[in-house]
Amino acid sequence: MTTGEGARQAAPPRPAPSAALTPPGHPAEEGARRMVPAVATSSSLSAASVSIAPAIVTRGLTKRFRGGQVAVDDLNLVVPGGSVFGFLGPNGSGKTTTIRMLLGLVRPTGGGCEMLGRPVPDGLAAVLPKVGAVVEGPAFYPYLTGEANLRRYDAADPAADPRTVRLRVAAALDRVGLGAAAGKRYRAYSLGMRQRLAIAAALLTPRDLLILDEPTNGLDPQGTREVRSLIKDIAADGTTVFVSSHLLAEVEQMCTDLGVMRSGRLVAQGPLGELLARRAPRVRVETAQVAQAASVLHHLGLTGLRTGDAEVTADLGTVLPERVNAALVGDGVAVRGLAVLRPSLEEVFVDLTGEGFDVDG
Ligand SMILES: Nc1ncnc2c1ncn2[C@@H]1O[C@H](COP(=O)(O)OP(=O)(O)OP(=O)(O)O)[C@@H](O)[C@H]1O
Repeated sequence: MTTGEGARQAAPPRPAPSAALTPPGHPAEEGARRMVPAVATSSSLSAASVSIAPAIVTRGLTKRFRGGQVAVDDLNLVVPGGSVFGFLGPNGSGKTTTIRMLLGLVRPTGGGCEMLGRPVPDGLAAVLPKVGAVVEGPAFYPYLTGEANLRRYDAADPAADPRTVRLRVAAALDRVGLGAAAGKRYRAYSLGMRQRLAIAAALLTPRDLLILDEPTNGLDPQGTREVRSLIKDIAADGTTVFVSSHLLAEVEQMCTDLGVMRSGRLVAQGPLGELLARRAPRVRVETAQVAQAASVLHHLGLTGLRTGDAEVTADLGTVLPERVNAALVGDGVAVRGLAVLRPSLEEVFVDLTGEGFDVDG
């Protein structure tokens, strides 16, 4: 991931917390800076109010890097409050750059954005206390325990009350399911546990919005499941979660809403169900009488017919599956099986972009 210019631009638009975030002398100081710290005590917005207004809005948001590379091109994004919003796109499609602009780490070259109703970057000081973010990998001291690492993060937050640190750290660890591993050294944590600790650091104070950049990148299936289930739990508590990913199947499993990026441009956005409904389902008929079945489907007006050894598939369109079944039986076709095949997000993505998707990363 290219971050050179972002790092150079991190200081000016951000208020103090970015610099105060990383404990002095941290071995991975630069990585740690990318995690937005806990900055203030508590949120003033209730979950109910967040669920009404959009959590993020961008208007014509554009980033052209020096050298002419347009990483984000005229982006108009609306992230509904209360959603788990999947920001989906292949590597290099502009997801991280968008997130960095939202967090004030990179200055847009065009357009603008709002988080929780405040303009960014001008209103960042007011809004950052309500926003937790994990951008790029977690960076912690390997020889310290999970708990001690979180205490260090908390100590770097000038607005955090040191008298309540124990409670807040314990609550954050419990929240991510690391209560029992609080006393374990970070280096003994699995990758999934490390990522959950990073999320705990972002949740040291209550948040209305949590931004996660590729949170399951590099995790094994178990770690991926853990993080996915944690994200769902956090959303169920009323926090809007904005999560970037290049993994279609993952987004499909955990997100309520979706924005699809391709080469810096947004090619589609909306509720997941609506995006999936853009593509008509197909029907699969299992039978030994393939030619006869295909003819029946053709006469019903079904298109996109494909025949196999002992099956026929076709676009169902608006025809009801029970009508297909009745027509087949009426024509004397012995039907072994009939199934409606729902489109996958991958198929929808290919329809939208005309290109394949790097499903496995
Ligand atoms: N600081 C920079 N200077 C120049 N080009 C950059 C910079 N940062 C990102 N880019 C380019 O902008 C494009 C979008 O990158 P970005 O990191 O936002 O994509 P992404 O979707 O997050 O993918 P990845 O997960 O691989 O980072 C890429 O072509 C990348 O090379």
